[in-house]
Amino acid sequence: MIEIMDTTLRDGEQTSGVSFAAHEKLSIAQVLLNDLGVNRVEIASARVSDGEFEAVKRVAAWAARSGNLDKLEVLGFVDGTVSLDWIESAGCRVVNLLCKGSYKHVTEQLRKTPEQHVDDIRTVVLEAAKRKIDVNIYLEDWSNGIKHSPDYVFLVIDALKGLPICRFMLPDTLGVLNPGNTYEYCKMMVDRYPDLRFDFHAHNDYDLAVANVYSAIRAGIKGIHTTVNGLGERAGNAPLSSVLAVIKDQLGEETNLREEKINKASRLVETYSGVHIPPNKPIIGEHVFTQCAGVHADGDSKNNLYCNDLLPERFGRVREYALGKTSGKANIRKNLEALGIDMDEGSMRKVTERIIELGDKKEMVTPEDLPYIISDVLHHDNALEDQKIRILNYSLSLAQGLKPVATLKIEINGEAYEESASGDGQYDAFVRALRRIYSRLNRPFPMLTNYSVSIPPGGRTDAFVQTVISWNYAGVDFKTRGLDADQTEAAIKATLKMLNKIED
Ligand SMILES: CC(=O)SCCNC(=O)CCNC(=O)[C@H](O)C(C)(C)COP(=O)(O)OP(=O)(O)OC[C@H]1O[C@@H](n2cnc3c(N)ncnc32)[C@H](O)[C@@H]1OP(=O)(O)O
Ligand SMILES: CC(C)C(=O)C(=O)O
Repeated sequence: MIEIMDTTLRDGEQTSGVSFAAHEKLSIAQVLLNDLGVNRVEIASARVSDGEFEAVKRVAAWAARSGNLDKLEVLGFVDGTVSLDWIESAGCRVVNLLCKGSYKHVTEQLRKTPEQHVDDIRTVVLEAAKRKIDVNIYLEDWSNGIKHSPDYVFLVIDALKGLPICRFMLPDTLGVLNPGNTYEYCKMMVDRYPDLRFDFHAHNDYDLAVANVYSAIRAGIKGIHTTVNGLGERAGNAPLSSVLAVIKDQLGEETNLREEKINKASRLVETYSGVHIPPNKPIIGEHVFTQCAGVHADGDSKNNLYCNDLLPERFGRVREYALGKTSGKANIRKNLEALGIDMDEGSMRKVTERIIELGDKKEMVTPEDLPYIISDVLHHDNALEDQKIRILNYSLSLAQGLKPVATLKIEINGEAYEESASGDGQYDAFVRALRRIYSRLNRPFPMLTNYSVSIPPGGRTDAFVQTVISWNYAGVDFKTRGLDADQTEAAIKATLKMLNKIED
């Protein structure tokens, strides 16, 4: 069994520009421990700030109520009782003590001898024991230490191993290791100290964090540090999503993790951190379960020839089939199946040709566009006639120094409704007016989760603007797209598609 310690709330917060509010720390800790089944979480560094102290207190109060207190860890410094006081008064019971794992760091940063440093650590460990605070030891810069000053690393561990210490944690602080020497150095530690528990803490400077985790486990390490979405100092830490898949699929080892919950956790951290997940990030990226090539989509219908073990359902995701230049009939068929539309071969060919044409013009086509493309290509407008929601009229005002106002008249199942609202922008005013109509009718309205605008390069102000809006409705995520020379009108077109989609 491999134990996972997630440090999104400590090392993850050392990502440039990231700072979690107290309620955000609390809900991330809850998702990690309750939903995902992470074994332990590191929630802060001691001494950071008053705000951090309040956040740790809040998380600790929840953990005490829910029986999770032993799973909360706080990084502390070798500073006598200062960090211990901070951690204890915040209500926590585990310190991850930041000790120096290389001769260079102890002599140049702390300006101490190894013996002085060991004495200082011993004082903190014994004091923690008196206060019933559990201690894990971080050997900061261990990867350089074991390479350039192994005698120092062994001196520290030999001096400390008899003390009440739960784990020794081996950080590749500067992300300098590769899978070959990670294996070598981790094996050296495990062979020399078979009775000690070691964690490995990777950094991703060479994009090798996950590969190094793989090697560390092969060398016999039983505890791994991760962060959600790979947040962390500089290039980040090993992403929890990839680590969980590699441990299970590539190493055949067990963890306590519930992989179907990873997507929810990743989205939550994406929102709170403001750091977008790259669309091609394994497991959690937006596009990693989308087949683009026609040949791949075709192979999926023939005994899943283009699927590997990373099936989207495992991670709370679904397989999608992109519509664009590289699509074939199979992509269209898969999307039509999902929409419940039946179509003969000839029509299918025409629709495929149109989608390829749009792809050539760099236009993105979403599944929600399909009914519109079909009606356009096949010269009938059933899709438009079938619309249950229509926008009859709208006006948008924009005046310097005044809030934009929208007045809107829409038809829902043949009945007309009108509302006005002001907002922070024209589209905001439009959506507010729309929401008023929906709340008057007690109709639920989706949550807008993302909004992106793109224009073709070339600097023309009359170019078509493509607005893609992401929505969440009844737990389901989907996107709609609008194209217009006017940005607000493009967004309104995308919104109308959403209104009709949720009627289906
Ligand atoms: C690899 C990592 O990710 S380590 C991450 C550790 N976490 C953090 O640094 C974030 C939280 N840190 C902080 O809020 C601040 O740095 C504080 C409160 C700890 C200290 O702040 P300041 O007093 O302003 O000191 P500053 O940050 O400039 O320098 C750090 C001091 O800590 C000392 N220090 C470094 N490592 C340790 C350690 N493990 N234990 C004790 N002291 C240490 C340094 O030698 C330096 O002391 P000096 O000023 O006498 O030379
Ligand atoms: C806290 C420390 C040990 C750390 O994050 C690192 O070294 O990478």
